[in-house]
Amino acid sequence: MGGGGGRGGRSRTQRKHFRQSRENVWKRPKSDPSSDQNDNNNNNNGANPNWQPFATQNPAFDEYYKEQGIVSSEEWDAFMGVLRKPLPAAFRINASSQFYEDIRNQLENDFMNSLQAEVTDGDEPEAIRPLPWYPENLAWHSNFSRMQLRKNQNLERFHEFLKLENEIGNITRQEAVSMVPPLFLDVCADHFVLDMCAAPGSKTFQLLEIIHRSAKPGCLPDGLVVANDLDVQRCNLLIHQTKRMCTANLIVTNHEAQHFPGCRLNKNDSNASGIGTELESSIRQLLFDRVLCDVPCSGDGTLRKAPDIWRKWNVGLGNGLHSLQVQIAMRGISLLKVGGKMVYSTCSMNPIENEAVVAEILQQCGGSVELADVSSELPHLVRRPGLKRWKVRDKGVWLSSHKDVSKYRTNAIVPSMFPSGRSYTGTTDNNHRMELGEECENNGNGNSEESKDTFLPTEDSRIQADELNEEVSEFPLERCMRILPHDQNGGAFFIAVIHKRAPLPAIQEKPKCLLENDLCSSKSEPHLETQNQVTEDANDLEIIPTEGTDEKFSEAASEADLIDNNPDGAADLIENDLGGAALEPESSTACKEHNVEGAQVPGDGETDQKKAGGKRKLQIQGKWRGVDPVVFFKDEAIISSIKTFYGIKDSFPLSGHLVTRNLDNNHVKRIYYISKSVKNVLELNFSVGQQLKITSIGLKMFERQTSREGSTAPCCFRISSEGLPLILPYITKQILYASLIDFKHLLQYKSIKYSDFVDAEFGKKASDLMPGCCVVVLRKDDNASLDGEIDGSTIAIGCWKGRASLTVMVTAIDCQELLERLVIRMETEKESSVKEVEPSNLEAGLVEDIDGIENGDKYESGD
Ligand SMILES: C[S@@+](CC[C@H](N)C(=O)[O-])C[C@H]1O[C@@H](n2cnc3c(N)ncnc32)[C@H](O)[C@@H]1O
Repeated sequence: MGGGGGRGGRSRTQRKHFRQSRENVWKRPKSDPSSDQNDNNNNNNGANPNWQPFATQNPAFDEYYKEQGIVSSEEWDAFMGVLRKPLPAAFRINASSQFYEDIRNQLENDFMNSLQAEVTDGDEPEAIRPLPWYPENLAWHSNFSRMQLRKNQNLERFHEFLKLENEIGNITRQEAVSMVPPLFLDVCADHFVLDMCAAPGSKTFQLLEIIHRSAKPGCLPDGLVVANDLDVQRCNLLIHQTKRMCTANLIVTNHEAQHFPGCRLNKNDSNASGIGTELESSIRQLLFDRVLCDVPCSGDGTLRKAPDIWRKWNVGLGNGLHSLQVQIAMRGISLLKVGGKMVYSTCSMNPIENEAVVAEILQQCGGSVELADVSSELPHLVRRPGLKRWKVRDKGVWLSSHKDVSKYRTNAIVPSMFPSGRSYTGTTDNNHRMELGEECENNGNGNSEESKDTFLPTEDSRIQADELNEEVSEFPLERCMRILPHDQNGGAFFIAVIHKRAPLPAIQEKPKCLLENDLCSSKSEPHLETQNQVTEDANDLEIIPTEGTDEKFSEAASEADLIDNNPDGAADLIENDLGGAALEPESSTACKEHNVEGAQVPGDGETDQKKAGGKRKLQIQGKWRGVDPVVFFKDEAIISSIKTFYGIKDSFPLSGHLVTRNLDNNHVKRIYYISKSVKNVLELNFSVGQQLKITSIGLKMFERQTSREGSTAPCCFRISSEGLPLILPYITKQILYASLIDFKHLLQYKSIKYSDFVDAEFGKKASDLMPGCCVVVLRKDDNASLDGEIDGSTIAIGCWKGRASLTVMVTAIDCQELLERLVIRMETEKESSVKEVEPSNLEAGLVEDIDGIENGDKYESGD
C-alpha cells in the first residue's frame, strides 16, 4: 500500500518481447565451447571434447593488483581463493511490499531451519542468514550459488519461492555489495534523488523503497527519483524492474549522464509553457538533494558472478573509463544542491576508476565538496579504507607519475589518473579536468593563472613525493570504502560519499579551438548546448562538456576489448534464473501506437501537423527521436466520468496529475498518475523546451477496457493493478468487501456467478454494481461491518462486473501469490475453523469469455 503493493504482473507477451529485444551479454553463446559450464567449474563428463572451464585466472590481473596493494601479501591467497569461487546468491525483501513481514517471517521461521540440512562441509554454517549490516533483516545472504539453487532438488521449494517472489516484486535478487551505496546516501522521503547510471535498476528500486517507506497508504511522498541511463534497452529493463514498485514518484530518462540536462528556467521564461498548460511548477531548476553516481566500470568486482571477465580483463579497461567516470561524477556534483550528498560507486577494485576519480572530483571542486567520513555508519559492514597511493600501468609499463608518460600516450593516460593529479606536460591540469585541452595543438586556451589558482593544488597541497618517488594523494582518500570478496563472502565494491558544502567555483570556458572542432557537435542529444557551457546560477554550476571530449576516454578503451561493464543485477534478470525478465518497454510499446495515433510535441508547443509535415514525420523529426511525448491528460469529460464512476474523493487530485503518451485524447489507452514532485519537474521540463528525454513517468492508473459488453459500461477505463493500492482509500463506488472464503474463491476460480457466492449478501451487492470495473477488498474480519477501513495491510483486487458473474482482473501469478499468502496467514493465525465451502457449480481453471470479457490473465498484458 502507499508506496505500492508490488504486484505489477507481467504477461507471456511481455516476456517474449523482452527476450527478443535484448542480447544476453552474460550468457555465453552456444557456439562458445565453454558456454555449458558454469560458476562451479563443474566437470565435463566427457560430453564435449572441446569443453573448457572458465579460466579463473589471468596473470595480468594478478600482477596488477599485487602491485596496487589492494590487499596485503599475506592476504593474497585468501583473496584469490574466494574470488575464484561462485558467488552465493543474495536477495532483498521489498520493504514497501504489502507482504514484506510475511516473507521475512517465512525466511526466519521456515527456510532458515528447513534448508540447514543442505549445508555441506566447507560452507558457512548457516544455509541462509540476514546480512548483519542491512536494516531490519530485509537483505539476505544464501550459502548457495545460483547453480546449486537450480540443480539441487532439495532446494527446489526455496528456489521456487525466490522465483515467485522475485517475479511478483516482493523480493529482488541483488548482489549483497550492490545494496550498500543507497544506504550511505541517507535518503529521506522528501528528497529529490538522481540515479545517474541507473539500469538495470536494483539501486533505483532501493531508493524508491526508502522514499516510499514512511508514506501512509494512499499518500505519496514529496520526493522523487529520476533514474537515468544511456542505454535505451537497459532503460526498458529498469522500467520493468521498477514497475513492480508501483510508484508515481519516478521519472526514467535516457541521457548521457555527463550531459544530463540542468533544466534551468531563465528569469523571463516563467510563463513559457510550451504546451499550453498552466504552469504551477514551484521549481526553477532541476537540482537534487541526493545523487547516486554508480558509474560504468570495468566490473572486476563481479568476477564471481561473471567469470568470463577473467578472460577479458586487462588494464586498458579501467584506464579507458577513468575520464568518463570523472565527467559523470562532476556532472553529478554540479546537479547537487548545496548541502546535498553524492555517492560515487563502482563494482571495480581498480584505483584508477575509484580513488583517482574521487581525488579528481575533490581537486576540481576545491573546497566546495568534502569527502565524508562514514566510518561509524553501518558498523557491521566489513570494508577497507581507500588507497592514497597507486600506480598507473600502460602498455606493459608501470608509471608512477604523469611525467613518465610517453608523449604519444598523454591523451590516453591523463594526469588525473595519478595520485597527485599533476601534469608535467606544460599544459595545465585544468585542460584535462574539464576535458578541454588535449586535442588542441595551440594551447593558448585562456586557462589563466587565476583559474589555475582556483583549481589546481598548490605544489604542497596535493603532491608529496616520497623517497621512492611515488606519488601520494593529499586528499583523505582513506575515507573511501573498498569492499573485497573475502571480507564477507560476496563481491567487491568501491564507495565514496561526497558532501557539497558550497557552490562550485567558476570554471573557465572551453578553449576556442575546441568549440570550432567538429567533435563538439553532439550526436545523440542535439538539443543540448554543443559547447562547454559553464554557468553559475545561485548555488549551482552547470558544466556541459562537448561530445568531442568523449574521444579521449574511448582512445584508451579502444586498445582493450571492453567488457560489459554493467553487470550489477543484470545477470539475475537476464539469465531468467528467477523466473525470467519480462519486458514490455513502455516507450517501445508507445512507439508502436504512436506511429498510428500520436505526434511529437514540438518544444514550442506547436502541434500543427501541416507545419511539421504530418504526424509520422513529427515522430521521426521530433525533439526526441523515437520517444513518445509526455502530455498532461486534460480531457475533462473522461476525467469526470472516471471520477463519478468510482466515486473518487476530491482529496485525491486528478487534474494536473494525469499524463499520457498520446496527443490524441480519443485514442488514449493508458493514463498515468504522477506525484506532485513529478508534476513540478514535468512542468519545468516543458518550460525549458523539454530538455529531459523521458522514457517513462508515473504510475499506470487507468487503462481503457474493451469488452463485448463495453457499450453498457458507463466508464471505459479500468483501474490498473499497479494503480489500485494508491487510489484505493479514495474510492467510494464500485467497491465491495468480501469475506475470506469468497475472496479465496475468486482467486481460485477467477469468475463466480452472483448466486454462487457463499455470502449471499455479497453476491447481491456485486450484481447491483454498475457494469464494468470494480474493486473487491478482503474483509479483515468476517464479522466486521462491510465498509472496512483501508490501511497498509488491506488486500484488494480489481474485478469486472459482468451480466451474471464477477471476474477477477489479476494475472494468474498474482492470484497464485495472493492465495499462497492468504493460506500462510491463515495457518499462522490458526484460522483453521474457516470452513471451505465449494460453490456448487464452479469449475476450477481459467475462465474464458465469461460475461463478455476475456481471461483475467490478459488484463495485465494490455500494454
Ligand atoms: C554499473 S551499471 C549501473 C547499475 C545500476 N546502478 C544498478 O544498481 O542496477 C552502469 C550503467 O551505466 C550505463 N552507462 C554507461 N555509460 C553511461 C553514460 N555515459 N551515461 C549514463 N549511463 C551510462 C550503462 O548502460 C549501465 O546501465
